[in-house]
Amino acid sequence: MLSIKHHLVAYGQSTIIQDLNLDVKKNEIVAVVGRNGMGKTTLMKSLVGMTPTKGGEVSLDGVDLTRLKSFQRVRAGIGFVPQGRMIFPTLTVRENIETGLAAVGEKKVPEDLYEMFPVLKEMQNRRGGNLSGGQQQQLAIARALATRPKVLLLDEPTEGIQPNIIKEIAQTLRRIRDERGLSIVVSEQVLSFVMDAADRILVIEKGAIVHEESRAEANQEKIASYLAV
Ligand SMILES: Nc1ncnc2c1ncn2[C@@H]1O[C@H](COP(=O)(O)OP(=O)(O)OP(=O)(O)O)[C@@H](O)[C@H]1O
Repeated sequence: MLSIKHHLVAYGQSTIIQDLNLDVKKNEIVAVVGRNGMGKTTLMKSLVGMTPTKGGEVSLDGVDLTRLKSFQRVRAGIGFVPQGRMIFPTLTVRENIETGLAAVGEKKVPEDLYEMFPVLKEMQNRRGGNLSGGQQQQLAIARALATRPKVLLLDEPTEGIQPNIIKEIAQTLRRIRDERGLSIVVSEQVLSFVMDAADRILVIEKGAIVHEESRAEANQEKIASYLAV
Protein backbone atom coordinates (compact mmCIF):
# COMPACT_ATOMS: atom_id res chain seq x y z
CA MET A 1 0.00 0.00 0.00
CA LEU A 2 2.15 2.93 1.27
CA SER A 3 5.81 2.08 0.94
CA ILE A 4 8.58 4.31 2.30
CA LYS A 5 12.14 3.27 1.58
CA HIS A 6 15.39 4.88 2.76
CA HIS A 7 13.51 8.13 3.37
CA LEU A 8 15.83 11.07 3.99
CA VAL A 9 14.81 14.63 4.85
CA ALA A 10 17.12 17.49 5.79
CA TYR A 11 16.80 21.21 6.41
CA GLY A 12 20.06 22.57 5.03
CA GLN A 13 22.89 20.74 6.76
CA SER A 14 20.75 19.21 9.48
CA THR A 15 19.34 15.79 8.70
CA ILE A 16 15.95 15.30 10.35
CA ILE A 17 14.74 11.98 8.92
CA GLN A 18 17.46 9.39 8.53
CA ASP A 19 17.02 6.28 6.35
CA LEU A 20 13.44 5.64 7.48
CA ASN A 21 11.70 2.53 6.15
CA LEU A 22 8.00 1.82 6.61
CA ASP A 23 5.34 -0.27 4.87
CA VAL A 24 1.72 0.43 5.71
CA LYS A 25 -0.79 -2.24 4.73
CA LYS A 26 -4.25 -1.65 3.32
CA ASN A 27 -6.75 -1.04 6.15
CA GLU A 28 -3.97 -0.68 8.69
CA ILE A 29 -3.73 2.14 11.25
CA VAL A 30 -0.13 2.91 12.13
CA ALA A 31 0.83 5.34 14.89
CA VAL A 32 4.21 7.07 14.87
CA VAL A 33 4.92 8.22 18.40
CA GLY A 34 7.74 10.37 19.68
CA ARG A 35 8.57 13.38 21.79
CA ASN A 36 8.56 16.96 20.52
CA GLY A 37 11.17 17.61 17.89
CA MET A 38 11.80 13.96 16.98
CA GLY A 39 10.71 14.50 13.38
CA LYS A 40 7.03 13.52 13.26
CA THR A 41 5.85 16.69 11.52
CA THR A 42 8.79 16.63 9.15
CA LEU A 43 7.94 13.03 8.22
CA MET A 44 4.27 13.85 7.58
CA LYS A 45 5.00 17.01 5.58
CA SER A 46 7.58 15.25 3.47
CA LEU A 47 5.14 12.43 2.65
CA VAL A 48 2.55 14.90 1.40
CA GLY A 49 5.25 16.82 -0.49
CA MET A 50 5.19 20.01 1.57
CA THR A 51 8.82 19.54 2.56
CA PRO A 52 11.31 18.29 -0.03
CA THR A 53 13.03 14.94 0.48
CA LYS A 54 16.75 14.44 -0.03
CA GLY A 55 16.64 10.73 -0.77
CA GLY A 56 14.71 7.48 -0.78
CA GLU A 57 11.46 6.40 -2.41
CA VAL A 58 7.81 6.78 -1.53
CA SER A 59 5.13 4.86 -3.40
CA LEU A 60 1.41 4.34 -3.00
CA ASP A 61 -0.30 1.30 -4.52
CA GLY A 62 2.74 0.86 -6.75
CA VAL A 63 2.69 4.47 -8.01
CA ASP A 64 6.00 6.24 -7.42
CA LEU A 65 5.35 9.53 -5.60
CA THR A 66 8.97 10.43 -5.01
CA ARG A 67 9.19 13.18 -7.57
CA LEU A 68 5.58 14.37 -7.44
CA LYS A 69 4.51 17.76 -6.14
CA SER A 70 2.06 18.11 -3.28
CA PHE A 71 -1.12 18.50 -5.40
CA GLN A 72 -0.11 15.49 -7.49
CA ARG A 73 0.41 13.40 -4.35
CA VAL A 74 -3.06 14.38 -3.15
CA ARG A 75 -4.53 13.30 -6.48
CA ALA A 76 -2.57 10.05 -6.24
CA GLY A 77 -4.30 9.31 -2.92
CA ILE A 78 -2.53 11.01 -0.03
CA GLY A 79 -4.86 12.83 2.38
CA PHE A 80 -3.40 15.12 5.05
CA VAL A 81 -4.72 16.53 8.33
CA PRO A 82 -2.04 18.97 9.51
CA GLN A 83 -0.96 19.71 13.06
CA GLY A 84 -3.21 22.40 14.53
CA ARG A 85 -5.92 21.44 12.00
CA MET A 86 -5.39 24.58 9.91
CA ILE A 87 -9.02 25.04 8.98
CA PHE A 88 -9.96 28.38 7.46
CA PRO A 89 -11.66 30.24 10.34
CA THR A 90 -13.54 32.81 8.25
CA LEU A 91 -14.86 30.31 5.70
CA THR A 92 -18.00 28.32 6.46
CA VAL A 93 -17.84 24.63 7.25
CA ARG A 94 -19.09 23.83 3.74
CA GLU A 95 -16.53 26.12 2.12
CA ASN A 96 -13.76 24.52 4.16
CA ILE A 97 -14.73 21.08 2.84
CA GLU A 98 -15.01 22.51 -0.67
CA THR A 99 -11.33 23.54 -0.55
CA GLY A 100 -10.56 19.82 -0.29
CA LEU A 101 -12.90 19.01 -3.18
CA ALA A 102 -11.22 21.61 -5.36
CA ALA A 103 -7.95 19.71 -5.05
CA VAL A 104 -9.51 16.81 -6.96
CA GLY A 105 -11.69 18.87 -9.31
CA GLU A 106 -15.06 18.28 -7.62
CA LYS A 107 -17.56 20.86 -6.38
CA LYS A 108 -20.42 19.46 -4.33
CA VAL A 109 -19.82 18.08 -0.84
CA PRO A 110 -20.69 14.36 -1.09
CA GLU A 111 -23.56 13.35 1.18
CA ASP A 112 -21.56 10.44 2.61
CA LEU A 113 -19.16 12.92 4.22
CA TYR A 114 -22.03 14.62 6.02
CA GLU A 115 -23.36 11.18 7.00
CA MET A 116 -20.02 10.43 8.58
CA PHE A 117 -19.95 13.78 10.41
CA PRO A 118 -23.60 14.84 11.02
CA VAL A 119 -22.50 17.80 13.15
CA LEU A 120 -20.79 19.28 10.09
CA LYS A 121 -24.03 19.08 8.15
CA GLU A 122 -25.90 20.86 10.95
CA MET A 123 -23.20 23.54 11.03
CA GLN A 124 -22.44 23.75 7.33
CA ASN A 125 -23.18 27.49 7.16
CA ARG A 126 -21.28 28.44 10.33
CA ARG A 127 -17.79 29.81 10.17
CA GLY A 128 -15.09 27.24 10.86
CA GLY A 129 -13.58 29.47 13.54
CA ASN A 130 -16.76 29.23 15.62
CA LEU A 131 -16.57 25.43 15.98
CA SER A 132 -15.17 23.70 19.07
CA GLY A 133 -11.72 22.10 18.86
CA GLY A 134 -13.21 18.62 18.42
CA GLN A 135 -15.58 19.84 15.71
CA GLN A 136 -12.71 21.59 13.94
CA GLN A 137 -10.82 18.31 13.99
CA GLN A 138 -13.80 16.57 12.36
CA LEU A 139 -13.84 19.35 9.76
CA ALA A 140 -10.13 18.96 9.04
CA ILE A 141 -10.63 15.19 8.64
CA ALA A 142 -13.68 15.71 6.39
CA ARG A 143 -11.70 18.15 4.24
CA ALA A 144 -8.95 15.57 3.83
CA LEU A 145 -11.45 12.78 3.07
CA ALA A 146 -13.04 14.97 0.37
CA THR A 147 -10.03 14.16 -1.81
CA ARG A 148 -10.89 10.42 -1.57
CA PRO A 149 -7.49 9.39 -0.22
CA LYS A 150 -6.12 5.85 -0.12
CA VAL A 151 -4.02 6.76 2.87
CA LEU A 152 -4.86 9.41 5.44
CA LEU A 153 -2.00 11.12 7.31
CA LEU A 154 -2.77 12.94 10.56
CA ASP A 155 -0.21 15.00 12.44
CA GLU A 156 -0.87 15.06 16.21
CA PRO A 157 -4.68 15.17 15.93
CA THR A 158 -5.20 15.24 19.73
CA GLU A 159 -3.15 18.39 20.27
CA GLY A 160 -5.26 20.98 22.08
CA ILE A 161 -8.27 18.64 22.29
CA GLN A 162 -10.10 17.91 25.57
CA PRO A 163 -9.45 14.43 27.01
CA ASN A 164 -13.07 13.26 26.64
CA ILE A 165 -13.04 14.16 22.93
CA ILE A 166 -9.71 12.41 22.33
CA LYS A 167 -11.46 9.02 22.67
CA GLU A 168 -13.99 10.08 20.05
CA ILE A 169 -11.22 10.94 17.60
CA ALA A 170 -9.76 7.44 18.03
CA GLN A 171 -13.19 5.92 17.35
CA THR A 172 -13.62 8.18 14.32
CA LEU A 173 -10.35 7.00 12.82
CA ARG A 174 -11.30 3.34 13.23
CA ARG A 175 -14.75 4.02 11.76
CA ILE A 176 -13.22 5.78 8.75
CA ARG A 177 -10.88 2.85 8.23
CA ASP A 178 -13.71 0.30 8.53
CA GLU A 179 -16.16 2.18 6.32
CA ARG A 180 -13.76 3.46 3.68
CA GLY A 181 -11.13 0.74 3.66
CA LEU A 182 -8.19 3.12 3.70
CA SER A 183 -4.90 3.13 5.57
CA ILE A 184 -4.05 5.66 8.25
CA VAL A 185 -0.74 6.97 9.55
CA VAL A 186 -1.05 9.13 12.63
CA SER A 187 1.71 10.89 14.55
CA GLU A 188 1.08 11.27 18.28
CA GLN A 189 2.38 11.78 21.79
CA VAL A 190 -0.74 10.68 23.69
CA LEU A 191 -0.29 6.99 24.47
CA SER A 192 -3.91 6.32 25.51
CA PHE A 193 -5.07 7.60 22.12
CA VAL A 194 -2.55 5.44 20.30
CA MET A 195 -3.69 2.37 22.25
CA ASP A 196 -7.31 3.11 21.27
CA ALA A 197 -6.68 3.91 17.63
CA ALA A 198 -3.69 2.06 16.21
CA ASP A 199 -3.01 -1.48 14.99
CA ARG A 200 0.73 -0.95 15.06
CA ILE A 201 2.88 1.48 17.02
CA LEU A 202 6.26 2.80 15.92
CA VAL A 203 8.54 4.95 18.05
CA ILE A 204 10.52 7.67 16.26
CA GLU A 205 13.64 9.18 17.80
CA LYS A 206 15.85 11.68 16.00
CA GLY A 207 14.20 10.83 12.71
CA ALA A 208 14.61 7.04 12.87
CA ILE A 209 12.24 4.24 13.91
CA VAL A 210 13.77 2.80 17.07
CA HIS A 211 10.98 0.52 18.29
CA GLU A 212 7.94 -1.22 16.83
CA GLU A 213 5.07 -3.24 18.32
CA SER A 214 1.61 -4.40 17.37
CA ARG A 215 -1.04 -2.82 19.55
CA ALA A 216 -2.24 -6.25 20.67
CA GLU A 217 1.16 -7.05 22.16
CA ALA A 218 2.26 -3.53 23.01
CA ASN A 219 4.35 -3.00 26.10
CA GLN A 220 2.86 0.32 27.19
CA GLU A 221 5.53 0.98 29.81
CA LYS A 222 8.27 0.62 27.25
CA ILE A 223 6.55 2.96 24.78
CA ALA A 224 5.84 5.44 27.60
CA SER A 225 9.53 5.44 28.48
CA TYR A 226 10.33 6.76 25.01
CA LEU A 227 7.78 9.53 25.48
CA ALA A 228 9.04 10.57 28.91
CA VAL A 229 11.06 13.77 28.80
N1 LIG B 1 11.80 24.54 8.64
C1 LIG B 1 12.72 24.04 9.44
N2 LIG B 1 14.03 24.41 9.31
C2 LIG B 1 14.98 23.89 10.11
N3 LIG B 1 14.78 22.98 11.07
C3 LIG B 1 13.51 22.57 11.26
C4 LIG B 1 12.42 23.07 10.47
N4 LIG B 1 11.27 22.46 10.87
C5 LIG B 1 11.63 21.63 11.87
N5 LIG B 1 12.96 21.69 12.10
C6 LIG B 1 13.71 20.89 13.11
O1 LIG B 1 13.51 19.52 12.80
C7 LIG B 1 13.42 18.75 13.99
C8 LIG B 1 12.15 17.93 13.94
O2 LIG B 1 11.02 18.77 14.00
P1 LIG B 1 9.53 18.26 13.80
O3 LIG B 1 8.63 19.45 13.84
O4 LIG B 1 9.45 17.38 12.62
O5 LIG B 1 9.33 17.38 15.11
P2 LIG B 1 8.03 16.79 15.76
O6 LIG B 1 8.40 15.44 16.24
O7 LIG B 1 6.89 16.89 14.83
O8 LIG B 1 7.80 17.74 16.98
P3 LIG B 1 6.48 18.49 17.46
O9 LIG B 1 5.75 17.49 18.25
O10 LIG B 1 7.01 19.61 18.30
O11 LIG B 1 5.75 18.96 16.25
C9 LIG B 1 13.49 19.73 15.15
O12 LIG B 1 14.80 19.72 15.63
C10 LIG B 1 13.16 21.07 14.51
O13 LIG B 1 13.81 22.11 15.18
